[in-house]
Amino acid sequence: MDQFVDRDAELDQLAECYASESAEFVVIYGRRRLGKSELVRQSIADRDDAVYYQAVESTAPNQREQFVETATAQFPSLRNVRRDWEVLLETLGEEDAVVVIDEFPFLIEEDQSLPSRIQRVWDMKLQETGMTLVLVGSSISVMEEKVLSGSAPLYGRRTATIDLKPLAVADAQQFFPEYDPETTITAWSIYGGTPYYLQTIDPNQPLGTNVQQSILSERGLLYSEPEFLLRTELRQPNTYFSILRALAHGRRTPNEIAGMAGIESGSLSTYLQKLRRLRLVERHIPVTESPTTSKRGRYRIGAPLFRFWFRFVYGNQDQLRILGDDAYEELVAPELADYVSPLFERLCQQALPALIDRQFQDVGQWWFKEHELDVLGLTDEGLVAGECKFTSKPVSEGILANLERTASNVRWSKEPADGTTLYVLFSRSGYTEDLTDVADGRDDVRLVELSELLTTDSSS
Ligand SMILES: Nc1ncnc2c1ncn2[C@@H]1O[C@H](COP(=O)(O)OP(=O)(O)OP(=O)(O)O)[C@@H](O)[C@H]1O
Repeated sequence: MDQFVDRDAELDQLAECYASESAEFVVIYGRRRLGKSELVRQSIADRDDAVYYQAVESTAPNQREQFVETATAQFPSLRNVRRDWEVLLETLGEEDAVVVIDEFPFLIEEDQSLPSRIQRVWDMKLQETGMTLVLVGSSISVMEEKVLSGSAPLYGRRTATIDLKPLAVADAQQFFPEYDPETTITAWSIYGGTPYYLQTIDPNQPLGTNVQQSILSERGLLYSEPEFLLRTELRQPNTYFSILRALAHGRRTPNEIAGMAGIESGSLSTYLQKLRRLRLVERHIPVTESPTTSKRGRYRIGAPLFRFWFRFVYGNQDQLRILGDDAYEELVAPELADYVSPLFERLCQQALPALIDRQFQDVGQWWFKEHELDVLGLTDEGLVAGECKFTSKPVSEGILANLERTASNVRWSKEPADGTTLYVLFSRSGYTEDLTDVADGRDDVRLVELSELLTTDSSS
């Protein structure tokens, strides 16, 4: 790997666990391809008291044998002990070792009793040692059911959890440092913050060439990626495919999604719940409402590459084959601005607290009847209303006037009595001179440049 990007907070957290004198039990999980393995490998790179074992799909005896093989290099004492997880871990506990078991779900698949056996040896022996046990897993469903949930044997033993998230756009851009801000935002809207996807980008090639080669071409590394990942997590993925396709084509409410996916609205929520647990779909509500009581939820695909794939690849494979090397230009380029817009809005929402000097309580979208705000920040000093335009024309005064009108419809129960509303505009293609003049004369209007979105510490 050329360069390990970011993850400073997680590396610090792990270093602290390794240094601690008491026993530490760390669970690392998160969607596939986010860099869990790379993170733990980096975290132990300079240590001589650490074992890193990546489980494979094999029989339980083979898995144990491979573990011993890996670990004896550092800890020869393991060679002569019984091939039994309790005994192996107990021996490593006596050495105060750092033990990382990656792809832990593969071990559970072969031996369902493993979590409760680890729990026993942890309670009886390991918790009194200085060891760190790190369990890493990609299958969110298995990690949640077998390791994290209240009914799992290992529940309550954890001393730290790392729920690894995608890289923020400001970090993701290190994979293509030469791209201008507009291309960077477009690239992030397609690949998201997943290192495995980002590293397919050749920074010396135009974005279109990269997308053509890695996603749209039959031989591309990411051509079948979303389908492959869904098939590994879901037994009957077809209905999920239809739902994701509907979401990728802009359906947001349960009725719209069920309508396009051709399924009954009654059964939709079970599917959506599963997709949310897999971190592929997000539910959001008007930011002024309470997440527990609001009934006005809308859904969207959270992982950009999945959104792109379900919009341009899924069901289009024949057309992509016919278009060949022209697929990006013919199929994607004409729709690109429309595709990027909602993700641009999300970047603007995430960047807002760093751009505006106010105490934020929440930021999101807002809608009521026909009124809609791309960005609404709730702050101790009042509302911050924003409009995002990822269009080829500069934003003009009319857009500001619309924004002011729409914002006047917002009702927020906790709005401070002496609060004032700020208006923020985000534009791909700059601002007209008239608008710039107006903004210069008003301290409640802020025009944001694209590059400002890439330097803030927003998280994806
Ligand atoms: N922070 C990072 N900076 C740069 N490259 C990274 C980073 N994290 C991971 N990578 C690269 O991305 C790829 C995927 O990472 P890794 O295999 O660690 O992911 P994972 O979450 O363990 O994936 P899976 O669950 O699918 O096995 C690897 O090639 C790795 O080198």
